[in-house]
Amino acid sequence: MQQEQKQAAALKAAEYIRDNMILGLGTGSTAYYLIRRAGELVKEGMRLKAVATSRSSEKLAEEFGIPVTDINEVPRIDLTIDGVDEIDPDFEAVKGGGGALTREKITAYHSKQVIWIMDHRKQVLKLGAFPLPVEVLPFGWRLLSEKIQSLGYTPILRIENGQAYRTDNGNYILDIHSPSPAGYRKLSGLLRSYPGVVETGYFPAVCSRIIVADSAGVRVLENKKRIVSGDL
Ligand SMILES: O=C(CO)[C@H](O)[C@H](O)COP(=O)(O)O
Repeated sequence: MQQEQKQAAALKAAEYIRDNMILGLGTGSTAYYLIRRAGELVKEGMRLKAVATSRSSEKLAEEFGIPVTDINEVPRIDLTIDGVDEIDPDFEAVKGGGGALTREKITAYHSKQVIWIMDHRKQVLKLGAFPLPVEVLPFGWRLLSEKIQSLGYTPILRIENGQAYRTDNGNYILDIHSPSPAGYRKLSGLLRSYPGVVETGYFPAVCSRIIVADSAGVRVLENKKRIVSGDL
């Protein structure tokens, strides 16, 4: 059911893809369906170029026949479609469950339009249940973690296959439990001021719209403040 909803949201988002677009490809299980659909569009004759937010999405895109370009080689990104881990009614989100938060944030920042796709379980009234992922340099990560702990949070080094998880940038992830009473926006700002913090998974409302699927179907919610009219 959850997978069907993820797929439904992704297929709806694919309707916003146009010929000649430079597409930002998100990361994760919901983005998977989008990448697969974009591959079908290429096979049907649509001319697309993609930049990927992770090596895994790049590999998928290549498998599905989408031409992938280095982000430093593109003049612009027209539309990025990506998943989220949690999103509140103001379109503020937590991302990075898949570890791609820094590339996802850079790609979203430079995109003319951003669509976030999800099943309805990702919608929350207040961010905080999903731990905040923070990408940190391996150098000095332990002292940094202790510093964060001294503020009353519980940073956990992400482990994969018994070893510290490495992002595509070669860094570690600290997943920060115990949400800030002041909220993730403030916590993220503080963390980003610490040496060694590369980026946090708190995303301000950079999306143009979100597409949410539940058992009743698919809803498109527009973020009026972000939308640039006439772009799509
Ligand atoms: O931020 C992400 C990866 O870094 C993903 O977009 C997020 O984790 C959602 O993943 P999924 O679609 O598998 O639930």
